[in-house]
Amino acid sequence: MHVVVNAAMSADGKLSTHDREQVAISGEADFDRVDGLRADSDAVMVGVGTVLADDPSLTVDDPDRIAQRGDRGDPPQPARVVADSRARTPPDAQILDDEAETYLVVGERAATEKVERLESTGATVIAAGHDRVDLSAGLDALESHGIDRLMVEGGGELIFSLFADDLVDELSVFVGPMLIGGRDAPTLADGDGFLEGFPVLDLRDVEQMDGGVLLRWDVA
Ligand SMILES: NC(=O)C1=CN([C@@H]2O[C@H](COP(=O)(O)OP(=O)(O)OC[C@H]3O[C@@H](n4cnc5c(N)ncnc54)[C@H](OP(=O)(O)O)[C@@H]3O)[C@@H](O)[C@H]2O)C=CC1
Ligand SMILES: Nc1nc(O)c(N)c(N[C@@H]2O[C@H](COP(=O)(O)O)[C@@H](O)[C@H]2O)n1
Repeated sequence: MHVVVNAAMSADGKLSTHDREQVAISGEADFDRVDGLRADSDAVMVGVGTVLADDPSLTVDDPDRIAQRGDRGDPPQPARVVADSRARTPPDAQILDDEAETYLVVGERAATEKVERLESTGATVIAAGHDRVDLSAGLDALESHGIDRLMVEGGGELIFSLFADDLVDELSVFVGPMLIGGRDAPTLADGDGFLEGFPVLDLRDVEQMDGGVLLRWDVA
């Protein structure tokens, strides 16, 4: 499986405010690029923290891109994936609507009644790991469902874990022309942080857009 992480951060490295309020860091051009990245993916993944904070849809907006997916024999929309150890995704979350297929990767200890409630929305629940989602096992299971190209949009906890488990192939970061601040505001890679074995990145491309800069890296 090929894993691409994409996110937008402020010039001071924050993904959102300290109270986890969503911020439009990208401008029109970058949001359009993100729409294209989604359209080129089999699935778009976030952590449950992002679902609870943003209630995203993670769908492709551009009708031409949706049509092109159909021409390729792909479903109109990429699937959505949530890493959600305790099945905390609200049953009325947008990510569970009928726009696209949704996979919830949960821990084996997730409460049965919560799992059944989420399955009743039509979502496919995959158990991987015990208390917390085992991302390597979860991605293997997704691959067996035909997901070969995975885009990950965040947030910082999930992105850190994917790097810690050596599961990321590419990273694109839009650095927007604003400061957000706040020592507790989410950053690109939160989690426990690395003390050694820091992931190394090879810079592939730099592009100015929306008054900021898009950085594209391959993971070495
Ligand atoms: N600017 C941008 O590009 C983006 C910004 N954001 C912002 O980020 C914030 C949310 O980020 P954050 O709070 O970090 O949440 P995440 O979306 O990273 O979700 C984190 C949660 O995912 C669950 N999870 C399950 N398995 C794992 C695992 N193996 N490793 C890590 N997490 C796992 C955990 O909850 P549990 O243990 O219960 O399963 C964890 O608390 C929001 O404010 C949002 O607006 C989000 C995406 C993009
Ligand atoms: N690329 C990008 N730029 C920003 O400025 C952002 N705030 C985000 N946030 C991510 O996009 C998701 C919302 O997507 P929907 O359009 O609602 O589907 C949000 O949940 C973050 O993952 N991304």
